[in-house]
Amino acid sequence: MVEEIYPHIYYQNGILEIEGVKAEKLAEEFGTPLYVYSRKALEYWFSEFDGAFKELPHITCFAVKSCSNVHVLKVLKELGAGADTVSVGEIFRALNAGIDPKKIVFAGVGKRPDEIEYALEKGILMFNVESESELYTINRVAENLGKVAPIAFRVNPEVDPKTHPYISTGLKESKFGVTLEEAVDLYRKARELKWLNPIGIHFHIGSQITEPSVFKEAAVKVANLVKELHSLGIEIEFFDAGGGLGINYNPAEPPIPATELAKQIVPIVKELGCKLILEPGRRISGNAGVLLTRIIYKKERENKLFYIVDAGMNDLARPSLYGAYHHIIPATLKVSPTKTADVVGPICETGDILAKDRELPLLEEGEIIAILSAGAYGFTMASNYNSRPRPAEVLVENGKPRLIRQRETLADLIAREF
Ligand SMILES: Cc1ncc(COP(=O)(O)O)c(C=O)c1O
Ligand SMILES: N[C@@H](CCCC[NH3+])C(=O)O
Repeated sequence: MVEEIYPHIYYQNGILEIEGVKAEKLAEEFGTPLYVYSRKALEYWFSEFDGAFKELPHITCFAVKSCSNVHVLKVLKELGAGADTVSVGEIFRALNAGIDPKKIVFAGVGKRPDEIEYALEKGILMFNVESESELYTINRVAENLGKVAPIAFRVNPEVDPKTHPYISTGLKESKFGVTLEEAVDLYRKARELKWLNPIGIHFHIGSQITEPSVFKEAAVKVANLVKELHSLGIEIEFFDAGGGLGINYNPAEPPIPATELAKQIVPIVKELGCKLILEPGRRISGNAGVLLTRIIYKKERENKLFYIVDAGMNDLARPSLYGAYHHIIPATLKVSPTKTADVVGPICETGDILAKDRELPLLEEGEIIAILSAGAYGFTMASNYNSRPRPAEVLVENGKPRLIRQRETLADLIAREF
């Protein structure tokens, strides 16, 4: 009997499998903590998203920050993805995966001149410019290279994305982008600069958005600006609508279909006659990955049960950083009473909590559990805090697991301390 948790992640007769491979077997073979991704799940989520926009010329630029392993990027590249990047490191990864530079966009509030130079030399599609100072820096670097830089401004449409404050980016008080009021003047200035070519417009209002109407609210404001720019003879070819579509962190709740997002944006962009760029991260990789961890100890106190596992906040930062919910399930399903427990890591921080006051089946020391929805902002936010080597990453392809990043070793920890 198969019980689906997320596409390609399911129980088969009570045993958790990821695309045909048992979670227990993966933990045994590669050790824990272990990040595991399913190729078919990546394909599923990419197609679900990309397919929703098929009526418009568009590029789905995967947000590399959400899951940057080069083998994951290669899978997405094969499906036609471009890349949304925020550093020279991410551009390097995307190029390494074979992604066409003409499908790479480069955002970020603090692009250094050397990063701008690298991106220009590689011939990326466009720079999403976040300030006037940056505009002049790009112009200067472009002049030195003798190569015109294609740019878009990241505008801040001041729409509340109704998500966690730490991942809201489109409000006036946030550091990102330029205001709608500043934008026209900035586009005029960009047009006058010899080494810049303003070809696009960009916005991104936040992440893990579950209210699709906010995308429309933002898109309408930005489209009005595009119309004004067109009337001034500034031709905007690319309308970059950012990322942000949320996922269902609780598998019992259905995800918002990507078509709901498309409904909000497509008619607006169609009317403008622009090409659409999208920058989904979490939506593609989030539910295509899990973090497997082993229960090291059980600790029971009066009215309190702790499962101490071998993954900590250094391996998965989201719960302690944002108080984020990640569903947790055992690798082997059993009929047992449930009990409220905290799942905690081994880090010397009170906040090293993966799940708080969670109703879980009674689990035993040595058991493997899966922390779900860990494919986005999981490994990419992992650190070596407490001198813990970072986990390995495995990609399962049609029943075959492939190690795509070796577990770090103790030697790796001090390798650069010479
Ligand atoms: C500019 C930009 N684009 C795309 C993304 C990807 O967002 P998400 O993973 O929510 O789709 C982010 C992160 O929030 C971002 O800052
Ligand atoms: N790191 C955040 C998302 C940040 C998006 C970056 N703009 C998360 O884990 O939810």
